[in-house]
Amino acid sequence: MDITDNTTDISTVESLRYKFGTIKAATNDFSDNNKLGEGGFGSVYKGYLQNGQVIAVKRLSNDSRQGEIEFKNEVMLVAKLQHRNLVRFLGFSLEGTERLLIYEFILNGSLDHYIFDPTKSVLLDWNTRKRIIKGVARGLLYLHEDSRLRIIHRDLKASNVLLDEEMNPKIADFGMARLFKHQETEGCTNRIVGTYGYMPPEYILNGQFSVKSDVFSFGVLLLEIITGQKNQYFKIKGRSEFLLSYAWNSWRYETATNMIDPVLMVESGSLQEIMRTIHIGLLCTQNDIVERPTMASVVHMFNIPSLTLQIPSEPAFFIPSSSIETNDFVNYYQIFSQSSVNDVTISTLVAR
Ligand SMILES: Nc1ncnc2c1ncn2[C@@H]1O[C@H](COP(=O)(O)OP(=O)(O)OP(=O)(O)O)[C@@H](O)[C@H]1O
Repeated sequence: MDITDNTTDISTVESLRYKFGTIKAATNDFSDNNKLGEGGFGSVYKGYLQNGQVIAVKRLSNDSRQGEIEFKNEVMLVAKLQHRNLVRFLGFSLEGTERLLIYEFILNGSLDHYIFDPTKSVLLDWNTRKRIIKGVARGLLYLHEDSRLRIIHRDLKASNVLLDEEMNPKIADFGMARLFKHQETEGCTNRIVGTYGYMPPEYILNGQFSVKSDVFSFGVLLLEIITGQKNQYFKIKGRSEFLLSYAWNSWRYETATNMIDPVLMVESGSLQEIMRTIHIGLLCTQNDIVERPTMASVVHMFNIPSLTLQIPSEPAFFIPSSSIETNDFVNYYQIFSQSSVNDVTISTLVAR
């Protein structure tokens, strides 16, 4: 579907247009002091509008491989989506080669800055992490089923979950989302967009994506939030492990309590919730797409703690310990050690 055909949408989008000069002034000419960070498509700046509103501006780099259509997709999609667990899109600027996306400023930045940081992770106790997990699940469910459009995020990860002043989560970065009408839930692409470690095998190998790709990424995120470990090769007790293999082995051998981030200092009552969350994470990361639950089921599982959960089957990328340090392991390691790809062709990936 070519969304630019819709004239109503175009006028909606035009009403969100900001002058480049306004944003330039708001960000102090994109000064380094205002820079919040840098992603795959360019830098993000904090800005202050004249009406006092604080904004975050994504300035797409000139050499960004994101084309005009992708830029417009982001504008169109984000403008239509409103949910308390999504970052609010305020507008855009498109002048010459300059492309800017303007969002509400989210005070506490991204989740990865907390869960993977030994000092800051203590700020997220179990109740806060639980609230973040449930909020992300609701935001994703909205994208998949509740909004008028069916959106597959395709790049859900800890750095795309922002935290507001009360540590409520807001999903960011819809630039790579694809627009689907209801019923058209699956697609195939020859371009990979996303971040290794969060992408399911069917997407990496065949370019096949669906709402279940986001479910996979959500499962990885759950396990990261509980362990405080990134889904990549890491050393634990002198052994090389990947998060999914580690989680699966721990689950099978009933040692899953060992994988809980020590800073969570499990209080009585919460251990059961944490174990259930690991269980849900394993269901979401199953190799078999059909076996992975929908986000509606996941939200249901969180809302009804008495609901019996299915036994998970082996996760994708499960690496038996015999493969560790062998060629298989090296190949997986090469894939996972790339943090963000944003836009590579499958042929590039296979060639690696
Ligand atoms: N609306 C916002 N409010 C506050 N901080 C933000 C906002 N949007 C982005 N940031 C910050 O800017 C930084 C860069 O964001 P960006 O989305 O470009 O990068 P990323 O998610 O790390 O990478 P990628 O492009 O691969 O998604 C992040 O660290 C994030 O904390």
